[in-house]
Order: sequence, then structure tokens, then C-alpha cells
Amino acid sequence: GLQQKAKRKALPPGPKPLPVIGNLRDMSLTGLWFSARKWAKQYGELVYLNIFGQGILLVNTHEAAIDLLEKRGAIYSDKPKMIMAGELCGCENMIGLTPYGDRLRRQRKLMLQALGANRIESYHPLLEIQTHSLLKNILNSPDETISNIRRYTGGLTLLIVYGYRVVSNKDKLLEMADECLELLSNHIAAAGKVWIVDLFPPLKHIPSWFPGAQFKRDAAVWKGKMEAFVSEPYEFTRQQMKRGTAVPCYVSMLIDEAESKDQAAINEREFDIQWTANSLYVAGFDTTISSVSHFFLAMLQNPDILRKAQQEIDTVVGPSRLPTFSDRPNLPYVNAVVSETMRIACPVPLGLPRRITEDNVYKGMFIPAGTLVFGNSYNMTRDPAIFPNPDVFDPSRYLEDVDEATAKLRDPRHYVFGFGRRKCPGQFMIDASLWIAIASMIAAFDVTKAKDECGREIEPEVVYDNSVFSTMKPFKYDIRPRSQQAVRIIREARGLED
Ligand code: HEM
Repeated sequence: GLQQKAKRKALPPGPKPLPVIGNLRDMSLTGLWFSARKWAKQYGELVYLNIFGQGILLVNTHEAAIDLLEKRGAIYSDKPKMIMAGELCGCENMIGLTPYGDRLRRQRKLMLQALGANRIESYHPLLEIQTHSLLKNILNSPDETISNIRRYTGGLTLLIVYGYRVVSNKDKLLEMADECLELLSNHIAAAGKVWIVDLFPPLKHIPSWFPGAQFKRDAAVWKGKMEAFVSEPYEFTRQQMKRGTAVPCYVSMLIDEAESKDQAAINEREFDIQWTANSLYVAGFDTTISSVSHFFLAMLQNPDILRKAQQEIDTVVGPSRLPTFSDRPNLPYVNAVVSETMRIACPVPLGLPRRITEDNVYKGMFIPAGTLVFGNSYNMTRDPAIFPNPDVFDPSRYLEDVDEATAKLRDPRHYVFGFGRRKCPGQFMIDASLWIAIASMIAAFDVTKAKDECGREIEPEVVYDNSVFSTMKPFKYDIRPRSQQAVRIIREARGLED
């Protein structure tokens, strides 16, 4: 009866909304995951908010994420229709914003075909070469570590996806990508930011010169930049292929494999290659930067952990060469440092938004169709039942002798890559690229706090600067080769320029 219906309509709990604007004031443009963790503690596994009536659901536990985002994937895998980001800025075809359906399944198949667990080994040589270049760049310009890391990350993707070699921090494609990524995650599709046009779609028809239509003028400029970001690197690979000078990469491999003669199918294939390639860049960049920055931060703050990892490398790899992928099984402590880095960094703390396509009920709580759904990975990686003292960077937590089920539960890879049908397709690639980068930096460098003119240590200042990814403003530290021997093996290693 009526009572039953009222009960069914009970939304999940959450901070009290105000009339009309809802929880607008509870939202923040950066670091929303800190509030989300507090709400999870206060209200439990599901938290519901609204902004101007648009429902937002935070899924705070692993159990609920599996139950909803994975097991009920048929209705939890769609994406919000974003008029500003999608239609007006031309980002609607980025994979992370693509609606669930045939096109997405086709595109995910392409990405997994190229980056699936069984394909990663074929990238090992490229990953080692790119890592050697990173070490050389750090050695040559230790004060530019952040731009070195950006160049490593952007360069790695440009190499693997487009076969394009970046050999300077001021590379044109790298700078173009930088600008677009900043626009994308802090302006166009910033989490916690609502575009008025997304709330009142008819506004998209107002003319650009109209007072208040600044968003339309911005969108027009941004759209042009985004289009160039998608097409220019792709054209580069096409040109190289025509000249016969292309390096084997994601794009050239997929173009080669296309066999259809039917024009519609050729166009569809080209569209899929262009947009998946661009999305690999977009999704892989800030996530890698966040991981590597958190690694540096952890090493500064925990010199004992760095020393212990270095000792393991000295024993297993020895001082006369850099680590390679074949050393990985023999370096349990270094592996634990990499896992702990992924957990602490949690590079996409609230995942990417989903949109539920039908009304749904979970444990008596009502979740209306159209609600935006976020998997709160940040809260899951700080669950004290699984990770005691969750805010402490402690690799030894992975080295305890526990049964297989517990070991699995303690692997941060279960939480940080999202869930179900939209789970990160780059997870195997990043698992390899992050490992080789971290192992090599541990082997070659000491990382310590920077000192001021009076020789006092400078505490790193941690300021999160992004609304979707846990990237930080650059902080100061000191990085130098461990020894003359380390300098020699870095110089001798084969890099991108050799
Ligand atoms: C530590 C690094 C990374 C983390 C933590 C991470 C995490 C995530 C998360 C949480 C999502 C959303 C999943 C969901 O909706 O459930 C995602 C999506 C995605 N990731 Fe990653 N990612 C990382 C690196 C990468 C890399 C290196 C690539 C590319 C080579 C990549 C490509 C993608 C793509 C294309 C999507 C969109 C998938 C879709 O919407 O269907 N990611 N990632």
C-alpha cells in the first residue's frame, strides 16, 4: 500500500540539501573525495546528494560497488549526457563519456585487444627504453623533475599509441596535449562543477553574443582545440605509414588490420581508432602523473622505506645494471612499494561518473533513474578493516603471510581501476609502466627533502589541484644519483634518443 511505496522511495542518506540548489554548497571543485570519505563514515555504504535536483550517488564500499556497478552493470554502465562537455566542446566521443551500447563495446574490444593482460609483454622493451630516457633526463636536469615526469608519461603514450617520439620538454604535441588535458579536467568536465546549460538544456540555443553566453564562446574555442588534439597525432601516424617510416604502435597496428572494403565500415573503423587512441592519452596522463608524484612524496617522507627497497635491488639486481621486467618476481619489497603507491595515490579517487538508466532499489534504498553514480575508490582504499592505519604509507602490509582470499582483498588494484563494464582498460599497461619506472628510480636515485639556504629541510607542500584526478601542485624535493656507478649505468642504458 501507500506505506510500502513511501518506504520504497526512501533515498539513501546524505548531507541535508537546501531548497532548489540542493547540496551545491557541499560540493568542492578540488579534493571532493575528502568530503566523500567523511560522508561515508557518517552515513554508510551509499550516500545521496543532489545539485539543482540532479541526483548524485556515492558508492562507498567494495561490496556495494560489486553489487551495483558490476552485477547490475546492465543499468549502471551508462554515462551522463553532458551538453557542455559533450555537445558544445566536442568531447562526446571520448570513451569515458561514451554512452553504454554497441559502439562502446566495439571500442573497448579494440583497446583490450591492444592492451589486454596477454599483450603487455610485447611493450616491455619500449617501456624499458622510455624509462631509461626518464632516468637520463632526471640526471641531466634534476630541477625539472615534474616536466621530466610529464614528458615521460606523455611521451610514453605518444610512443605506444601513435609511434611518435618526444625528444624535448617543449615538444609541440606534448604541449598541445597538456593544454587540452588542463582544459578538460579543470574546466570542461570538472567534477563538482555544473554547467548551467546542463541543468537547463534549452540554453544551448541562445546565441553566442547574448549576455551570459560566455560558456558558448568558451566552448567554441575549446572545441577547436579538442578536435586538433584528436586529429593531429593521428594524421602524424598516417603520414608516417604512407612514407613507410611508421614505428609499430596502437594506431598503425589497427589501421593495418582493417580489411574491409566497405566505405561505411572503413569510416567507422577510423572513427574508433582516432577516439580510442585519444582517450588512451587522456585517461593515462594524469593518472600516471598522480602515481609517480605520490611515489616521490612517500619516499621523501619515509627514507627507511626507500633504503630498504634499494637494499633489495642491490641484493637481487646488483649494482652494475638497471632492473628489467625479468627481475619483478624476485623483488617482493619493491613490488609492495608499487602496490602501496597505487593505494595511497588512488589516482581517480571517485572514479568516472556513471548514469543509472532505470529506477533501482538496494537494501531498501531507492535510487532513481538518471542519478549520477560514483564508485568511491578513495574510501575503499582507506577501509581500516582491510588496510589498518590506512593513512600510513606502509608496504609491509602486503608482505604478511595471509590466505589467498585476504591477499586478494588487500590488492589495491581491486579498487583503484573502477568496476564492471567500464573498468579501466589501461590497468595492465599502467601496472607494467609504473613498476619499471619506480623500480628503476629506486635503483638509481636518492630522493630527499630539499634544503633552504640555511640548510633546513623544506617540508613538501601537498596541494591537490584537480577535480577528477589526485594530481598535486609541484612540490620541492631533491633527487640525485646514488653513486658514480649509478651515473655510469644510466648513461650506458639505451634510451629513446639512442
Ligand atoms: C594508475 C593509473 C590508472 C588508474 C587508477 C585508472 C583508473 C580508472 C578508473 C577508475 C576508470 C573509470 C572506471 C569505471 O567507470 O569504473 C578508468 C577508465 C578508463 N581508463 Fe584508466 N586508470 C589508470 C590508467 C590508465 C591508463 C594508463 C590508460 C590508457 C593506457 C587508461 C585508460 C582508461 C580508459 C580509456 C577509460 C575509460 C573506460 C570506459 O569508460 O569504458 N587508464 N580508469
